[in-house]
Amino acid sequence: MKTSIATVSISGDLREKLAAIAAAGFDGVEIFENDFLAFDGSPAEVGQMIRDHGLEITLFQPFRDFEGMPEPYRARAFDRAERKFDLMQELGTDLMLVCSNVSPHSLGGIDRLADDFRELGERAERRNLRVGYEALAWGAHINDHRDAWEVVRRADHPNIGLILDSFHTLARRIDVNSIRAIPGDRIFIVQLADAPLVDMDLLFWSRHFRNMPGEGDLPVADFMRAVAAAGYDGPLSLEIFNDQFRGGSPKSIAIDGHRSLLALMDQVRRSEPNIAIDVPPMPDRIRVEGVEFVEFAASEREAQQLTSLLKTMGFDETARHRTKDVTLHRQGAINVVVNTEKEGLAHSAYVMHGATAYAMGLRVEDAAATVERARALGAQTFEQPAGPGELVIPAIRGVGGGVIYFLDGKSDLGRVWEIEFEFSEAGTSSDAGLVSVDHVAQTMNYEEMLTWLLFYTSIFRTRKLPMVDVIDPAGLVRSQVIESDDGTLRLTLNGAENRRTLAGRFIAESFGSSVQHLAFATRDIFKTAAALKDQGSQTLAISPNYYDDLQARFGLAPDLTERLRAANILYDRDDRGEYFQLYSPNYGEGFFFEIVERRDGYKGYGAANAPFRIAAQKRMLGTPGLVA
Ligand SMILES: O=C(O)c1ccc(O)c(O)c1
Ligand SMILES: [Mg+2]
Repeated sequence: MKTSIATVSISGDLREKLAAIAAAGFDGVEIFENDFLAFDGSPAEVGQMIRDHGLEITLFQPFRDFEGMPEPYRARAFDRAERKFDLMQELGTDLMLVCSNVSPHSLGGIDRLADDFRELGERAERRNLRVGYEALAWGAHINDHRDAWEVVRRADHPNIGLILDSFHTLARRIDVNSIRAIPGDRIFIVQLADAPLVDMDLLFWSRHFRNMPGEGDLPVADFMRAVAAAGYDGPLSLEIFNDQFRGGSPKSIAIDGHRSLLALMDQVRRSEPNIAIDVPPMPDRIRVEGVEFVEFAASEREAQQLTSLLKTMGFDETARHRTKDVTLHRQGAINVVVNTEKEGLAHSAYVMHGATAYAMGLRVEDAAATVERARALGAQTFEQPAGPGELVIPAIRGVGGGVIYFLDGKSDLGRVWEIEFEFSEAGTSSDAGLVSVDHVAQTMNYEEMLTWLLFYTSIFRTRKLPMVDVIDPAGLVRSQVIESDDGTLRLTLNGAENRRTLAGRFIAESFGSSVQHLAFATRDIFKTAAALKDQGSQTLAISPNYYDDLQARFGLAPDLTERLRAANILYDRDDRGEYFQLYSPNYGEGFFFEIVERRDGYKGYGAANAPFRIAAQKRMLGTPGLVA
């Protein structure tokens, strides 16, 4: 598989774009003409610069408003094409993209267009160049790849072929199976882009909202299956017009792009086993069996505060690490680890962020295979020297430089607690009925959300839910759920657009993205609330107005409303069941715990309650003495 990306997809000047594209592992690059025009080097220098990066130029584009023109426009279009052919030869590329004409002067008629392309093909052939025709979704006469193919077929010239672009086909909901009948060698290049499903003008949607395959909602994998079935095996080239990417980090957007192509083709290979698809071998997406632990890095003072907060939630100190300053606090299947080591990654995470949940451990079937897939998709692996008697736990770097460890039952990894920890004799005394980690919420800048969405969904067998807007009194926070089908892994990514929201403040105060809250599941929220109260635990005080509305909205029995109000429990309901939520006060730089009960298969996350929870947390932050 040959990977390519259009320069337009990445921010920076041409030099920065190329460096990022090469570093991410692409084989080639499409030169988007404006990126070349804005650059002050000659075509030969640009071509050399690209080859010096080990890249080839897969395509020069776009050439606009060519076909179907009446005179005198027609003659001028051919003159223009000759000038661009000169440029392509100086750059060192043999393929040009002609996108379908949008000019009001253009005329339709398949044969007229085919005749123009036949003549262009003859001119290209004299110079050993090729021309591909792409149907823009908003083309004046040609806006469907099936019509573009008919023009190419009738042009009947070996130097004229078809260019497919997933966006134009999928945005118009054209049946992708129509691609299967096109001879693969007549497709000169395939451009790929995804996009979120939003109802807007096609041109505006295409120019501002495209994103990497897997980041949006279009069936790009189905499109690629059809392309593979057609026998096409040339470059797969990302062409992503995206306002956010234009201002983003060239390096991380290029890495995301490369990852998206590998993950896409891995998926296509698995669904088309009879087609030879040249993508590096890797294990299939990994099923996560559960969150085994969450680990905090803290100073001794903060560790004490955290330990007492945990105690009020029913977590005793269950065990101590045999050689390190690390304690384990267990309740049900929840393992909270508190690390106060003065060296290693936990310490650097502490120095960087303050007290922080910098690591989590996931239970998987095969930890080594998990790291293998992550590595194949360009994730950074993590290894820390193991002390005597310690296990080397396979791991990768995640959000904010944190770590994701993998534990399996295949090896000693499944016995990590017994091997590395000394359990105290005293049994747990203060159980509050918490049974498992329901979800882990990571807060990040809005611009990072697609990166981590792609990271999680490409490595793990998870899916994304539609993004929801959460209203903070100081601005919007976007919330993106990523979850496994059976709920064994549930993550919420919260993207902050400014520093005044609770999420934005957290990023600013803790110097970057990290876990902002951890939600534990209980089977009886009222029992848990009572146990917490007995332990002297505070809960987040919710506005009484909220409960009046709740009763009206859901028609709740007055005594249930009263019980919810008395315990500061938030409530939600979907078509299956009910959801109850309870929050701890803030800890450290704005971290908090949540306790939830899902009844009868409730699937959501209580998004409707988020504004009221946030307002309450902001009130609490504004009250000196109440912030832990
Ligand atoms: O938006 C455009 O004009 C445009 C140009 C060239 C392409 O390949 C494309 O997909 C869109
Ligand atoms: Mg295109």
